[in-house]
Amino acid sequence: MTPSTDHALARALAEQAGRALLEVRASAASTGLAGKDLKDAGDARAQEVLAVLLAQHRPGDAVLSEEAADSAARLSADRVWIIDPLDGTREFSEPPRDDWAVHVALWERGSSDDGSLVAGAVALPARGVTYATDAAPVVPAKPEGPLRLAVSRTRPPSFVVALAEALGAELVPMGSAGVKCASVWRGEADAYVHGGGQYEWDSAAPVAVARAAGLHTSRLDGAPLVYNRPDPKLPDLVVCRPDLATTLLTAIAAQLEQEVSAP
Ligand SMILES: Nc1ncnc2c1ncn2[C@@H]1O[C@H](COP(=O)(O)O)[C@@H](OP(=O)(O)O)[C@H]1O
Ligand SMILES: [Mg+2]
Repeated sequence: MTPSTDHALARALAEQAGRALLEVRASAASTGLAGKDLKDAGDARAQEVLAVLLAQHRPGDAVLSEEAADSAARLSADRVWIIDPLDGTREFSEPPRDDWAVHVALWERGSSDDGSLVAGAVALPARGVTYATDAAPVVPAKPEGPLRLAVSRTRPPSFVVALAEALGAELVPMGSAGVKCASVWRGEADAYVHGGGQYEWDSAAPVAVARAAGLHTSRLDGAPLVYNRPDPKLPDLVVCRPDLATTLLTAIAAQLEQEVSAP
């Protein structure tokens, strides 16, 4: 059965790739597949599932995937699926870690703008949950206590320790951009701050869901996140509670300023 909307299709695709990834992990446990081989097996299997389903359900749409050759055709296409078949590949290869995700987003060209993300889904298969733009998450109220900043556990931005100090915040390291965005809409962190490198597929689906949930999303300097650019590098982002955005962006600007002026 074909899902009736792009939102529902994004959700179904992310869930199906997630099930395939759980199977890869389960069979790895019995075959001894580990490390880079397990990462490669996961990337390849999830890419295969998503490619087959997109070709079946949306044959006219273009695709930008971390795991497939890029094509200039997407730059003139009206609709482009931006997918990360396995985000948090490192954590996927470290069972029983559960901080990895499947990202499926749809970018659509507007009649008068640069285009925007119009649907998205983030599956967290090892946690048995999928978030999508068809049922935007409801962000709980911030609990008492210091701000919590979700950051990469392996490649946090250079300035985050100083940023946390300046804000009196705690750092919450975890894998996967999708999982970190989910930690914000689940109320487990107040912001996700990243800098130093990333690609459109790392953030497109999480940003689509975060926006649907009413969260602030931008580059570190507050500029908008723009997708389906010729160069898919999109090296930094901030996702946070909307009432925190001005404070956080001001504090980040101060840190970046210090980095620039440091000898
Ligand atoms: N400095 C950097 N350069 C390039 N990609 C980066 C990066 N830091 C994080 N990423 C990518 O962003 C995703 C989330 O990273 P992290 O878990 O460290 O927060 C990962 O995607 P993949 O797992 O799809 O490769 C990772 O490769
Ligand atoms: Mg990724």
